[in-house]
This record gives sequence, C-alpha cells and structure tokens, in this order.
Amino acid sequence: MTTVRDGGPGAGLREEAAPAGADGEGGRAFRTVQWIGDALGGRLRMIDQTLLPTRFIEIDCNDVESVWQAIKTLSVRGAPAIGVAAAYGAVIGARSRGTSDPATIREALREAAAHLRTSRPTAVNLFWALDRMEAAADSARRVAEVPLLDHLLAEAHAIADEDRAMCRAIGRHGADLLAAGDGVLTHCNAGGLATADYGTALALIFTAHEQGKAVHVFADETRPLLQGARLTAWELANRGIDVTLICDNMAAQVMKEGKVQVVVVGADRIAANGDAANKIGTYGVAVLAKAHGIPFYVAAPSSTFDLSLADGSGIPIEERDPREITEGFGRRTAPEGVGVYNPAFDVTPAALITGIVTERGLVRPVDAATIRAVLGTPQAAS
Ligand SMILES: CSC[C@H]1O[C@H](OP(=O)(O)O)[C@H](O)[C@@H]1O
Repeated sequence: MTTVRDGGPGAGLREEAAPAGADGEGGRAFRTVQWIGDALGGRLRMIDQTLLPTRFIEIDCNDVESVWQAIKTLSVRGAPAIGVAAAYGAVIGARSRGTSDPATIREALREAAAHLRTSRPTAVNLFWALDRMEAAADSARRVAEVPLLDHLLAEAHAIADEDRAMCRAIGRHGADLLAAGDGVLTHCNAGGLATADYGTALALIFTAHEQGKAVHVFADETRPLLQGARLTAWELANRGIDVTLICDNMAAQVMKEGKVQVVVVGADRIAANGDAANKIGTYGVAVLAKAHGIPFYVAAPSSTFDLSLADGSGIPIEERDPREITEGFGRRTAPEGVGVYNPAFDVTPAALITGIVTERGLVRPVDAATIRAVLGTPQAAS
C-alpha cells in the first residue's frame, strides 16, 4: 500500500482537499475508489478515510491483503464502497499468480474472494460484489475469448459504474421527499465517501440542493468512529450545504425543538421484510423519529438488499475493537480493564421505517411485498 497524493496537513475543507474536475453536480468531485491502469499492471486507488477531514490522502493497493486491511481498518468504508473495493480486490487476486491460464486465474480469484469475505461481516455489498466477480469468472467460459483478466476488470468497472448510476437515481427518487427549508437529520456517513461516488442518503440532499431546494442538515457525529463529524460534515461543507454537527445524544433535543422535518440514513444490509442494518445508533434515531412524528427514510441501492434473510434477526452485526471507544480520541477515556461493548451496527425494524429509497423507486409501505414489487426478482447473497 503506498501513499499517492497528500493534500497536506490541514487539507480539511480547503479547495485542494477535493481534486479538480467537477462532477457536474456542483460539487468538487472526488473518487472514493478507482482503478488506475489496465488489468495486469493496474492498481486500486482509494481515499484513506481514516485521515479525513484534516488530511486528504489517497492510497494505492496492489495486493489482496492491502485491500483486506483497507476494508477492515475503514480506510474504505460504506456498504457500496466496500463492494466496489472488493470487486477490484478480486481482480488483483485473479492476476496474482502471474499467468493467463483461465483455470489458474479463476482459482486465484476464488482464493482472493474467500479472504476478502472475512474483512467485515455486515455490509452485504461486499458479498454481493464478490459473488458477482466469481460468476463473471465462470461465465467467461462462454464469452468470446477476451483475455479473462480484461473481462474481470470490465466486470469490476461495471459494478462501480452501476453504483454511480444507482446513487444518482436514488437522489432523483428521494429528493422529492425533502422540501425547501427542511431540517434533515442524518446519522453516520452515507455520502459519496460511502459509495463509488455521490452517496445514498446524502444523494437526496445533494439532488435537492442541485434542484435549488436548500435544506439544513443535522449530522450526528456518530460515535465511536465519528463518520458523521469527520466525513458527512466534510462532504456537505465541501458542497456548500448548510450542516450543523451534533453529538449523537442531541438528536432528541433538535427533534423536540422542531428543527428536524425528515430523517434519512443509509444501510448496510436490508432483509426481505425491510428490517435495515445501519451504523450503531440508527435504531435509536428511528425510535426518536417515531416518538416525534418525523418521517424516517432509509436510502440504499438494490445491492444492499439481502432477500435471502426473512428479517433482520439474521443480519450479522460486526463487533469492533474496544479501543475504538476507550482510546478513540487519541487518549484513554476509560479506566484500564473496564468492560466495553462495541457493536458497529444495529437493526431498525421495518415498522419504524417510513420508506426505503432505492434506485428503482420508493418502497412504501416497507414490507416484503412492496420490496419485491419495487426491486423485482430476488437476489441471494452469501
Ligand atoms: C451507503 S452505506 C453507508 C453506511 O456504511 C456505514 O458503516 P461503516 O462506516 O462502518 O462502513 C454506515 O452504516 C453507513 O450508513
């Protein structure tokens, strides 16, 4: 893994923090995850999100282990972004034996996919993307003799391109749920940094903004890893969108003060009945929204649905290192040896979700029948 581009200390919100080349939607574009080069000599480049907002650093991954580490340590995070990174990681694995022999390439890809599957358990996009890459390797037997590695890189590019398109479609379908002047509360980061680009929950806000509908965002800082403070506030400020950062325990107060009209969050895995896993604290926000009569929306692409699960009880919840809580601010904030519980996600029951915004439309009411009607044919995930 090598540092490629260092925006320098304090890059923070400065113009140079986001690369040149507007994405056409008024934002200063950046590519969360991208492939540089061809199938044989190329590499996976990603923003190291653990260093934001103060430093904008891109890292290149040239082997499967560095992709695994980047996912595990949250250099790259967010369900869709993890899926895209894993797809390119599978390409890196497929070429690792240095041969053009298809059988060896397929075996190397399966080995890489098996390893990448162990990086994080909750975001279904990781498994969905790896399943798709393995299917592409197998289906290549029947396609014209494009070199297999080129075929695999094309599949990974397709996953990334589809994610970009899905994010914008989510924005289009969801922006109508926001009215000019609304206070919108969000939790964690479901923006461009969590996807190939543009985001899911934040896509609604970005699109509304591009439509001239100004909203004010309350961003939960989202302990313990502060994706809301470090990433969501950074993305929104970079796009000139009004954002107020609050501690997670302030969400009830801003709702009680009438400052929040809508809540919109992302998701990491949605079961067939609409139960949705998302960053820890989301379930509490949903309960608060219900108590205050505020609509609570989840925004997610179809690749985040796991229709093999009847409900949310089967969603694996990642538990992370206790030091993220006891030493997360660069100093110890709890006594040595104290017990710590650090689930990274929780599951919001469908009954608390007003609607799920997908690239294919709005799922409302949130139930299995409506999900099937909006998404069409079910997909299994491993
Ligand atoms: C668009 S998915 C974003 C989703 O992923 C985050 O989790 P993590 O930062 O641990 O990967 C969080 O649950 C976000 O809502």
